[in-house]
This record gives sequence, C-alpha cells and structure tokens, in this order.
Amino acid sequence: MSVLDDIVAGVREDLAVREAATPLADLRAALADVDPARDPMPHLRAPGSSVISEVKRRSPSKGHLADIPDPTVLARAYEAGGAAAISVLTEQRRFGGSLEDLRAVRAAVETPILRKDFIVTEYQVIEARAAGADLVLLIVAALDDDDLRRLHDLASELGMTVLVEVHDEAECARAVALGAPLVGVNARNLKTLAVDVDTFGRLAPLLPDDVVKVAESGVFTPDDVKRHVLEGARAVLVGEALVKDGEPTAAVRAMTGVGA
Ligand SMILES: O=P(O)(O)OC[C@@H](O)[C@@H](O)c1c[nH]c2ccccc12
Repeated sequence: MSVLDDIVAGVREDLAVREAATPLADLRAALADVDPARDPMPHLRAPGSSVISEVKRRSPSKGHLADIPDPTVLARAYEAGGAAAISVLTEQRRFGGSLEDLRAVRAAVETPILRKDFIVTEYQVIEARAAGADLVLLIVAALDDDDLRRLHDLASELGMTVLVEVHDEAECARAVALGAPLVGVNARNLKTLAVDVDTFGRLAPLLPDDVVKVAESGVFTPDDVKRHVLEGARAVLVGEALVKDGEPTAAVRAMTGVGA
C-alpha cells in the first residue's frame, strides 16, 4: 500500500466515527448559520508572490515540527505578515491537526482558511464548510475523475475555492480537464515522501496561463520563492519553514510580494 493509500485508510476510519456522531443532514442544516466563504483569488492574483501559510504540527516525512499549543496565535502572526490564506491541517493521525484547530483559526482572523486534509467524500467537503473553511484541498492522486469532479462541484456550490493538487504530468492533465482555476504542484513525492524542488518548474508549463499556480512543499527562503515565481508561481504554500521560524510574521512578509 502506498503512503497515500495508508493515510486515506486512516482518514476514512476517523471519518466513520464523526459520521456516526453527526449525520450528514445535521451538518447540512448547520451550513445555514455559517459565515459565507471568503474569496482568496483577488489576493492570489495580485502582483508579486502570495503566501499560503500552514499550521502544521508534524508530518509523516519529518515527524515532529512544532507544538503549536494555540493555533490562533500562529494564525494571527501569519495574518500580520500578509498571508493570502492560512492552511490548517485537519488530519489527526499523521499531522496532529483537527477541525477544532480550523474553527478556532477561522474565528481569529479575516484571512481565508484552507482545510488541508485528505478529502475523499462529500461529507468531508460539507464538514469543511460547516467548520468555516473557505478553501478545500483536493488531491488528484487520491481521487478518480468522477469523484474529483463531484467534490469540486460540491465545494464550488458551497462557495468555496478548490486548491487542486498535482504531483506529475498525468495529474496536471486531469486538473486541466477539470478546468481548475487554482492548482498546487506538490514537490513531495507521495510514494517516497522525498521533495524534488525541480517539480514545479517541470509541471508549471503544462498548466494554462490563467491558472493560478501554487508551489507546495520544500519552500524555505525568499530565494526559493523567487525561483518559483520565475517558473510561473503566483503563490507558495509553506509549512515547516514557518512553524519552525521564531518570527513567523517577518518570515511571511519576506516571502510576500517577491517579483512584484
Ligand atoms: O512543510 P512544507 O515542506 O513547507 O510543505 C507544506 C505543504 O506543501 C505540505 O504540508 C503539503 C502539501 N500537500 C499536502 C497534502 C497533505 C498534507 C500536507 C501537504
């Protein structure tokens, strides 16, 4: 079983527990009371690099990264640095996240919030919106074309923006066929978990000009951002470098507006 399959299997087990506790009909009813989704696209399309700053405690590849006892403190620091969006990992087993983190962060800032998880069912999309998420991640490698389309359309109907994640040429073609306006190229190979920083530059030319392209994983410095901007990135998604930086506001600011 690949690492991704393994993670998704755990996600499905945890999901079954939540589904038993909160029926889909209750979640749908809760949508009526939720703040409308915030649109990250104007900020992402603005000149110069944008940063999607991630709240990430640990990962399968790196293990422990940061304790983050109060994610709202980190989120406010990201917002002060000018983050275009804040990504909150909600996967529990491997990344130490939760929907509770997402709810707390959403209430603490005005910045659009991305639910970063392994979304494979409609329940998770509705759950994301009910928790306040403004964006959801859909990982092409984890979905067949029908599910990708269905989940993409559902998220859009709920007013959310979808970040479609690709890792290779074939997945790029699937994202293009979907018509996704926001595509993230993850430099981390989901089979080996190794980061290849050349991935973005290799895949970006396969995506249409008007697609907002996000370079994900392995971005540590403003120079890394500059390189990806020259390769066609509008934004970078950064986790490790920011959660380990003692001055996250300054770190986000230094990665913002590169190439403007
Ligand atoms: O910590 P990094 O190397 O800056 O990476 C952030 C982000 O790209 C990474 O967390 C990520 C990209 N796609 C994902 C999908 C699921 C979980 C995590 C991810």
